Amino acid sequence: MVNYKSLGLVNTREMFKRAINGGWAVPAFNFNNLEQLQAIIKATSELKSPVILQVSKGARNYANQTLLRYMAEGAVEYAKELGCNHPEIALHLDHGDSFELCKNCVDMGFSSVMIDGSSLPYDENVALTKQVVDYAHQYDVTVEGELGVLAGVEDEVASEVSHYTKPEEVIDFTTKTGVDSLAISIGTSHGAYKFKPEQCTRDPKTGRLVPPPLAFDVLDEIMQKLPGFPIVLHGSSSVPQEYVDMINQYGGKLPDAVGIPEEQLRKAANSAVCKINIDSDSRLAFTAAVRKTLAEKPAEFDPRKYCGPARDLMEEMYKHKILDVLGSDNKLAQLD
Ligand SMILES: O=C(CO)COP(=O)(O)O
Ligand SMILES: O=C[C@H](O)COP(=O)(O)O
Ligand SMILES: [Zn+2]
Ligand SMILES: [Zn+2]
Repeated sequence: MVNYKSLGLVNTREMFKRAINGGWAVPAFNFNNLEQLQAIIKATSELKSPVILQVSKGARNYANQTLLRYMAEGAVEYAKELGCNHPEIALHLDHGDSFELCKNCVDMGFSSVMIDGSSLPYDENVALTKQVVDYAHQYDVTVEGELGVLAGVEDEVASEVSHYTKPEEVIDFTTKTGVDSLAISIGTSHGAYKFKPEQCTRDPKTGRLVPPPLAFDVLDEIMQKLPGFPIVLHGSSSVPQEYVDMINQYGGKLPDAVGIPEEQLRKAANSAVCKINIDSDSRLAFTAAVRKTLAEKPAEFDPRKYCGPARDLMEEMYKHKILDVLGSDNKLAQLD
């Protein structure tokens, strides 16, 4: 048993309190490899932002959860080397799907876990989430639960329909389970194709798809029921068109990829939404830079020569999110 506190990591409780009171949101960035982690830590350290490093099921399969945990421990030291003396880095299990997995992550040094029982019948979601909370809280590990189902690819299960979170369930769910934060469904979804073309209109000037707005009325109702309670938004990549264009220009094929407009994410960050999950935008930046470099330098075969530019573009993207969307810059408890 390793407690995250001995690794220099923090749980999400204090950062969420400050984020809600201050009207900003903590970035929750997924990582699967060294370059993503380097870019995340450079961006958050230089801008003095707290950060949640997320490890998904796919990341565990690809990179091994133990290795990712050690990388997160190393990230605390790397942040200090970069001049950030008091980094606030949480290591979070994204979309945990069983008690055993959550327990395993708590036991190996994660500071926060998500138990995603959103696809279960309500009572089973309550029971499973409570079981995880009861275990995790013994070690001061924070727990995120989920109510409502996101459309699109959720946990590798393709679901056609999106079920918005029912505001009438949130008081009962948070009271019975004791969760520290609640992921909700108000129209976001995972991946680079968040909306079908028939759900969108088309901008006559640019020809780009314009997605339907998020259900802010549902968010408002949830906030009225749970004043000051930390709310989480999954599926919050904005799918920057410059990256989609770059990918398409250099041999890729991502027609009509569309995400959540950043002004809507800004509005959410200003409310009780205090954790915003971004993964796909990092994948897009990485792929765009790799495609461009390899197309321009076909003789290049040193991975550092194309992963380096990919890392730089991801860092630029993370900084933009922190500065212009989430407002989490200069929000560490101790800035020196
Ligand atoms: O919600 C996410 C991770 O849990 C990531 O969402 P995106 O696919 O929009 O980046
Ligand atoms: O929840 C979705 C995340 O983007 C992680 O996806 P993944 O399991 O493919 O790593
Ligand atoms: Zn889910
Ligand atoms: Zn998610």
